[in-house]
Amino acid sequence: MKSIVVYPPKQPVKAEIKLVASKSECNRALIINALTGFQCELSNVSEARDSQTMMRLLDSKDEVADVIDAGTTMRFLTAYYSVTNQTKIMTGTPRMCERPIGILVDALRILGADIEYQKEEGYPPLKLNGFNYSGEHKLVMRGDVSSQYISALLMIAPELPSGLTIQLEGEVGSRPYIEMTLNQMAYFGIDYKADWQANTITVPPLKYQPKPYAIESDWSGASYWYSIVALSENAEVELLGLKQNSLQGDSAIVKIMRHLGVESEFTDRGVLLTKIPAAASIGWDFTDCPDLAQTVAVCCAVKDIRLSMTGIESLKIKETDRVFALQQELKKLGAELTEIEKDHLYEVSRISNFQPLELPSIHTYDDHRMAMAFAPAGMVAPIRIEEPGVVVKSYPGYWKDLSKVTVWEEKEI
Ligand SMILES: O=C(O)C1=C[C@@H](OP(=O)(O)O)[C@@H](O)[C@H](O)C1
Ligand SMILES: C=C(OP(=O)(O)O)C(=O)O
Repeated sequence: MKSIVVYPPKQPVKAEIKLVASKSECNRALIINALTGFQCELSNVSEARDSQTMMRLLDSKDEVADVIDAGTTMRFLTAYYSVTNQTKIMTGTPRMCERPIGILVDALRILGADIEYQKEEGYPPLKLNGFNYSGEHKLVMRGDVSSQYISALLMIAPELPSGLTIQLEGEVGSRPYIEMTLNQMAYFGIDYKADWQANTITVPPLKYQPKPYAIESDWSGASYWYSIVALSENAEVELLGLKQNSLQGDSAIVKIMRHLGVESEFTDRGVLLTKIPAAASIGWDFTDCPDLAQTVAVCCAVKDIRLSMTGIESLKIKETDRVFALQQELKKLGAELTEIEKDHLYEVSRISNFQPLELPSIHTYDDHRMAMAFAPAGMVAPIRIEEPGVVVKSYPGYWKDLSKVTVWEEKEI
């Protein structure tokens, strides 16, 4: 098995990092572009495999669309291929075929999509047999499982003859991702109405206006750099291509990391990270920013900051069961993730010092965020990351960028 061992830096951490572009913003821009008949000029297109897969599949005439492990690609394309009346088989990795899609399929069927499950009800692989508009223009659906179903439907909504109203039920998770979708739709000329008191969104039937669009750098990718700064003795890092008024909810990392010892100063090129004193404990609700949970959990575990976490239920249906994965791997750093209140409140705390006698070897569970969240612990003591290639899903240049601040070596185990 391949692995990378990360060693603590011998000198102060000082770097300028040109971050990868956001795969979330990019995948939305790619779908909207497709709906304009590919007339937009997109710049800073993401190198993330999830976005490269989206581009490949939008361009492909093959019947089988294999999304690999890209959740947004699976959900957004299922809606796009349906409304554009394409016959496709949607599939992905074994894990993708364990990630639920029933809520989206039910909604698309109500609108007129003919979709069959090829194996298990509610899960990929799917067979899409085309679209025959039912005339329905109002959907009531759960908002507490994955926001990606909602974004997928919103993006195709202007194409429907009567537009679409979506009424969301339950506590809406990952809401900033829904807002990102709506903001990008508005940029391309769609005049929507969102009432967050009533959890109702209405999109009129309209044509997307083709325009140039520049994709912002990835705030989820930025979070690992915040953790690197938080865990280094001496550090100053400038992250290029990030904006203060971002469409990405993971820009919440700015506020979270103030408690963990990192100050952010926005410059005309991005954001400059410097060190400040850290708090002894923090509580955070990750409902709006689930992809930050692993970064913050590992950083707190290593810094011995007691962390209370809520809003992490959706982590169980992502690239892996991230709650289980964190529980297993944090133990190797001498820390614990404990469930205090079932499916609601969790706590990260230390049980022994993080200066391990043996090299901890972190299993990554086919999850890019496990690799990228644990590697910053190497700023304090050497750490081994197994299957480091998983980072390609969202941040292919992660290891190359990391070599700008510290030493790591590849080792076969
Ligand atoms: O819409 C998006 O781009 C995403 C939404 C989130 O998923 P959920 O809505 O399933 O939480 C997030 O975890 C994922 O990485 C990207
Ligand atoms: C959950 C993620 O992605 P997706 O759901 O799009 O596979 C992620 O990138 O952390």
